[in-house]
Amino acid sequence: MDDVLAQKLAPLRARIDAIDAEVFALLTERARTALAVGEVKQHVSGPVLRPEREAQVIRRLQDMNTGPLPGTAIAAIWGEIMSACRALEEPAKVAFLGPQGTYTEVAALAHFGHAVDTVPCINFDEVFRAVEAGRADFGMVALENSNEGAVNRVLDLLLTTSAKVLGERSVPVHHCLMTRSGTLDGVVRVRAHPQALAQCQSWLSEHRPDLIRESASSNAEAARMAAEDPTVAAIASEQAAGLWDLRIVAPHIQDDPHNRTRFLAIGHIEPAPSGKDKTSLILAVPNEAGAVYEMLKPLADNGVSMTRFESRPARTGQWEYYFYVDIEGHQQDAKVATALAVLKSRAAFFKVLGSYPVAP
Ligand SMILES: O=C(O)C(=O)C[C@]1(C(=O)O)C=C[C@@H](O)C=C1
Repeated sequence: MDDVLAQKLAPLRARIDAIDAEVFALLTERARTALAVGEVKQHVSGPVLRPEREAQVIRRLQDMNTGPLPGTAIAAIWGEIMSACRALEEPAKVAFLGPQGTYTEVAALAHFGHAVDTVPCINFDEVFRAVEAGRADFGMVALENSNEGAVNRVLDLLLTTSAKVLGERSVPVHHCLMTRSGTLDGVVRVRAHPQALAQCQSWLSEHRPDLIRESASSNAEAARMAAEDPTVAAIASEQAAGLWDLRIVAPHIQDDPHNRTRFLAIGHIEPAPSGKDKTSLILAVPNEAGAVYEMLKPLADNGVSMTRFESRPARTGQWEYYFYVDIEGHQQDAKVATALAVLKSRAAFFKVLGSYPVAP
């Protein structure tokens, strides 16, 4: 490094070292305070994780923020700080669709932070079972993709689960094509989760229509298979390539560059109102003319906005549907509570999946 540069860098780095020492002292003090909160909580009933409080901590700092750090960086940094503090109070286990390297794992760690024990599961059924049976405290499941729509199996599992929705997380999905060698020489098949194959179909049809497309239980599982077999390419995340020592043949091959997946965090806790919440419901109405309109009327009557509406056949063979509805607000908010009471009295089926903070 030339001398002039070194002379300019040295005082700036000394300043960063001094700031880090202050940040470190404050973080240590924060961790001790969180431990004190944990002790208080041991004497009152209730969970250690408080999603509403964590959302409020991040929103307050984002409101104070005038740059240069972007709001997403504030959320990521304080998400990890609170994860580490939470783990001091009580370690938590989080179930997700494994193996390591899936986008569900990415979403789980983004949501709960890295100071958790992870429980990789073979499919989403297992994630729900792990939470229901208490083998995991929380679970992360994929709900919908911006291109492919709902993950139907998860919609079905939500219908019967005893677990509650306690949070949401939207993650950008960048699919990469990968092999052992970093080329497609000798490769005859491409494996991925069916959703990923669908999200990359234009690229595959244009560049390598000859590859046999085969579905895998997850993209990370496809990466594991590609690591074992040089005739197999996988579509998976960059993280999966790193984990299985694969080379990327082509990055970002998804048809839509803005491809995102929304995940739900599940568990047995019910967040209190945070000031900016969402409530997820499942409803069904009798199979009659105007029934859906009548079902939704109490929301409009009470000024409650709907942010998502999805239908799923009830599989009775009679063209009846379950409706998956997200509304703005917490079920304890007065107008939401009034609307839900009317909805409940009119619906043939009514289930509140949970109220939770809108993703920071
Ligand atoms: O405020 C609390 O209840 C805490 O336990 C502290 C804390 C934090 O680190 O700020 C940690 C865990 C909770 O989920 C919420 C916040």
